[in-house]
Amino acid sequence: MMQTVLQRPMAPTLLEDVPPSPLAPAVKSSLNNPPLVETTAESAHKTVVVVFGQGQENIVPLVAEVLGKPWITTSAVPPLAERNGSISLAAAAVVGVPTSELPGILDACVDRASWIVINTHRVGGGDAAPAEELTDRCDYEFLYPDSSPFFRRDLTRFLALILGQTRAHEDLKTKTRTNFISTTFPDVHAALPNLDILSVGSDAVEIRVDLLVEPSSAAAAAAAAAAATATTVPSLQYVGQQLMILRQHTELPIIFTTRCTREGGKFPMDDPDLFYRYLRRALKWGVEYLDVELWLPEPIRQRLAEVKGHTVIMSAFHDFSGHWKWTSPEAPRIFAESARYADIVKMIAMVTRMEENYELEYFRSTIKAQYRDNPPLSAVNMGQLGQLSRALNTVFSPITHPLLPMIAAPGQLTAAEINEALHIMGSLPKRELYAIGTMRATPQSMFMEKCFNELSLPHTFSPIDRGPKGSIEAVILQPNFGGAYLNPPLPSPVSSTTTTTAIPNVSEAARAIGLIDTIVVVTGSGGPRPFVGENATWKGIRATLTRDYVPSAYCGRAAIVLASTESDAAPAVFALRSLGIGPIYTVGFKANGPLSAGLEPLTSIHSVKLVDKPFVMVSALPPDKSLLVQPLLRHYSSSSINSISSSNSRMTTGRVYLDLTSGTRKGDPLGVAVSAGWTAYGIEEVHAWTTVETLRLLVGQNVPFDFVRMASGRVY
Ligand SMILES: O=C1C[C@@](O)(C(=O)O)C[C@@H](O)[C@@H]1O
Repeated sequence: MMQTVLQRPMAPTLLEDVPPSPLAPAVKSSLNNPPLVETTAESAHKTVVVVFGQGQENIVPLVAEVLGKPWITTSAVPPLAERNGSISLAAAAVVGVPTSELPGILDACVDRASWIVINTHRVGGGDAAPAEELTDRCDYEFLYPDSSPFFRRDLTRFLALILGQTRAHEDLKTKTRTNFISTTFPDVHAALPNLDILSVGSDAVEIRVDLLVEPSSAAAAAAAAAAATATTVPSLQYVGQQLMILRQHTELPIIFTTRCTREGGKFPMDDPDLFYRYLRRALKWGVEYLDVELWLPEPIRQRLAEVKGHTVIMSAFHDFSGHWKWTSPEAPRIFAESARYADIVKMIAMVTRMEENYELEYFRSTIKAQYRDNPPLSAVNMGQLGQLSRALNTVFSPITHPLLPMIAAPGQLTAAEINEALHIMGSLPKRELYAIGTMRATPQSMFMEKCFNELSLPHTFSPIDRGPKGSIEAVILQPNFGGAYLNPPLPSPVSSTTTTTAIPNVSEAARAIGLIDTIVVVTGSGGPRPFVGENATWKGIRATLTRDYVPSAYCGRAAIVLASTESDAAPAVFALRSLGIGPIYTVGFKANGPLSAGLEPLTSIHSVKLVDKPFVMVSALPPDKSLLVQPLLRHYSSSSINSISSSNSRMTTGRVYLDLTSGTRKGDPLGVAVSAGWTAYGIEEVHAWTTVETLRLLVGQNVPFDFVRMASGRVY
């Protein structure tokens, strides 16, 4: 049967968009309500309803492809049926609905919680702005340009976020320090040429919506500024487009901020509903972080918390008066009130005395003791005398950069200045880091040094050859040893009870993969050898695989991995398993390590023929054998795959090829893959993502992928 009613009780994270009532009752403190984290499996079962405008139906198969799901449009095959008076959708997981049909479908829908309705809209090329009433009835809005090479990745990131499949904040929570760059551009286009360098050392990018100036209203804004009277607010349409452009040019999570006039921004305060409109829309745009000011009426803050989906809410309190005190009874009250609807509490005060930094530190310690970082406090002082607190704060410290048109608040520091201050205070001691191995170590160490310079880190980085047995021990036992990456990697101990003498602790991933490619020195852990053996490569592989497909697209689908040895294949196998891949077929090696269970060797042409439509193929073959993957890539070319299922829904044909071969290859597997319709990635992409992860592990700093690609020049 073609139609099925999808009825599943879902977590009520997505609610009808009704304006908040001033009489809405207060919810229990968020301290008692742990945030709902949807599992990949749960979100994978939702029906994604893609609403499209006239002539824009091509977005439907693209969404389906990114999700790895079958699709259908209501105009192509009517998938709607009356069943006991209710609407049901086709079994396809992605259903395209023209804008004109949406109101009727929503009115008759009985199981709204099992749908995610996205109003998609192409921007530019003369298309009109999306109708606001329509977006109000949808859970999300996705804006995309009529042509851009970055659009697919933005769509993937958007879908992964709204389905709860990206864990940017979960990762950031584990970092010892996090920074975000407060951009102050009137138009984000001006930021694009320098965005890579601007965001070195940042874990997130803040878009100050109140500082955006819409070109059409630039003259009005200038007049208003000159008259120092009214302020102009950029239209939702302009803000949406600015966000779209920014998101397409950075992989970093976005913080969406509408700062009010009293707290150092430009959003007028006479109408709190204006804030609600912009903040609510930002949730629909799938921003990772939303800045919600504490002065906003409680029903607004409460409502935003109720409908936040997978966005993290950062409350904001600023006092510019210079009279507010961290020692006042009001300070803990403000924290408690903020914590009710926020995942991170931000408190910021203008100060004029150095002592106020010590008072803030005392306040921070009392809050930490009482709330145990749930929610965490991000607190700094403004003004020159508050700069010490900007170095001492560890949770989402706002930073600036010399390439920005202005600072976002008085006393802001750059990431480099914060690191210098920490070094002088003794909190960031100099470390001697190494690249140990036989790789082209010199350009790699030049790149690392470039990063250290950019961030004013006091560390040194030296390449050394791996000599005779035991030489690694000799290096890592030096008193100033501060960490290393290893290429080729070191075999890791096979069970949790066995250890190497020099590296007593090994991460679960490194143990399962059987390879240590990074040695991390755990600061503050005490003890004689605070080293942990890590594996960064599998993370680089996973990051590459999830650029154009959401994690759940891999769930349960078949993969083929080719390699000459088990250890060449292991990081890819581990990464694929982390994505819930289905059967993994192997070619060219026999597995007997910790990852071998469930791997199925393909030993003959006949057995290859039995494998049904692999979604992903990985070749980790050595260069002289790289050619061997080509027949398989051709055999499973797009055209060989049937795209119409029995229920009339269509399955997309996209599949992923990852080439992990380093060095001069035989043949052109990547070229063959591309011409056979595979989405193909080479080792360079994996290397760049692995470097991002290595820098995080070794020095705790985030250096964005695009900077690594750009600054590492000929390394990759
Ligand atoms: O909340 C903050 C902190 C800030 O005000 C600062 O003091 O650096 C800068 C703002 O852009 C940001 O939203």
